[in-house]
Amino acid sequence: MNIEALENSLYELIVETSTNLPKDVRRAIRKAKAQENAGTRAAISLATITQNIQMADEKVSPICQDTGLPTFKIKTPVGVNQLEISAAIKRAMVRATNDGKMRPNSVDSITGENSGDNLGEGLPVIKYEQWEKDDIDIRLILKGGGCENKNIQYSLPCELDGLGRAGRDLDGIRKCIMHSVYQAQGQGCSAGFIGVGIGGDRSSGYDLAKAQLFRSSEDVNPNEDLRKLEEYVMDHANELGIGTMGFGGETTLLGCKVGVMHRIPASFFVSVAYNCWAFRRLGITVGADSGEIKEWLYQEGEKISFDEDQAETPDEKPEVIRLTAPISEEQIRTLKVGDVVQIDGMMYTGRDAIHKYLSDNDSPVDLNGQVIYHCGPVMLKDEEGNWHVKAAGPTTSIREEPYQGDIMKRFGIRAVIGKGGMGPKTLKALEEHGGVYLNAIGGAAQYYADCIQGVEGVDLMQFGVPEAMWHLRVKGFTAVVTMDSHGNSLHKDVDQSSLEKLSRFKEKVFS
Ligand SMILES: O=C(O)C[C@H](O)C(=O)O
Ligand code: SF4
Repeated sequence: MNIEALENSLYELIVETSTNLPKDVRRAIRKAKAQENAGTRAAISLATITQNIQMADEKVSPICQDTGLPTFKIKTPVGVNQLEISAAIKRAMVRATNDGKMRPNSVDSITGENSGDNLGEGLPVIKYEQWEKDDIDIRLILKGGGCENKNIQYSLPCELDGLGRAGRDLDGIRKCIMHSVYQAQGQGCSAGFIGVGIGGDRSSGYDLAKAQLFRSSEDVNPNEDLRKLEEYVMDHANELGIGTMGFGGETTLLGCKVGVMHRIPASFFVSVAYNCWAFRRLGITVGADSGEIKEWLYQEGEKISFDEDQAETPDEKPEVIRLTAPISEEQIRTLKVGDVVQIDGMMYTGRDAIHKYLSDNDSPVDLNGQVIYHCGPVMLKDEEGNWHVKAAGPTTSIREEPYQGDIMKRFGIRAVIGKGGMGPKTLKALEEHGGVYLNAIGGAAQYYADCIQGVEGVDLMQFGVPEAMWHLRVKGFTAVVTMDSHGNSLHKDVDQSSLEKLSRFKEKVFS
């Protein structure tokens, strides 16, 4: 086999997967966008998403800064050396990381040290099968952390919020799937795609669920029961009203694929793999001798370019409130849920490691009146040693719930930007201290990178690139107030209303 050609093919697969959303996914997003009424929060968010998809494609830059846990599924003809393929994957991965197409995303689970090149114990995940064909089939999924955290596994029978008893039958499975969409809310960057695995044990069930994400989102399930189930979920999940980013809206789910396997008598698992709208999975067939790409997979049919969408957005833009840090308490208290703000000036990134650090240590910079951005960017250093932002969307904020309120009070922080919202502890602190939570559009990493005019410094680099505190100068960084200093939270409201809607699906549908 021509290993050099194979490495180049793999490099192309990685870069394309990270930067160019597959055609079936684009079509699903286009359809969702057409269903929202112009001017609503959902429509504006979807316009940002489609603009971001277009920007990533044009700049060949990551669609989302979280380039995920890379998982390769490979089928080889009998006799092909799989060790050579794995070694080529690793070399291609290091190259893609050095080129800023992948964020260094592999972290030692015990020490927290980032390997810097996306390699590490067990990573990337590479799974092989043999087949009778002559070519090699290589598929890659880059599944980010926020949506991975919203995966859920049910052990039947069980009791579900809003739906009551889910029994060991098709109707119980239906209830689990509906519940899985509800429990994800906007935190996995809805609207999402779900893969469902029925049966197996805890690990093979999840594997089966994830395998469904490798199906085309437009295929039809050959199993009649599962086809009906998929259609039912697609027809009804959107009635939950969770909408894009959990802001409320018409589209909550973009795809549902269900697979089944046998189980043992005592176990009955329903496993659900949730994937964000930034559904990055592609595939290639490669000549077993040439190592060259023969065909791209998931690329049938029309490729939707979101070019024209960029032109549409200006009219839809609502009135915005401009903010420049340092922000006063008085200014913050005038903001209310639903306001759209645009930030100019400085913001500081801080995610898991920084929040833990700040809860026990002093801040390296004065954060009084400042804005914290829950973000782990993709950064590249040029030859002069200057840093450039390659991708910089928000991360899921709820992980900082134990720390956020205390840190805001202690350092005088007035605003935090993230996605998916925060809980009661933070809401209370916002009210007491005078702070706001601003929701940015998850996954819109190019759109936000474009607002960043410069990197003015960095602290705590020992935590690795995604976890360091980056000092970013921004212009026109847009976000929506979803939690204010008067005790209001859009996230709490959408959670409550979607739970009520979920309970409408309590009655038996499948017998
Ligand atoms: O790690 C990140 O940058 C984001 C993560 O994928 C998330 O959704 O929270
Ligand atoms: S930030 Fe959102 S879009 Fe990006 S990987 Fe996480 S869940 Fe997906």
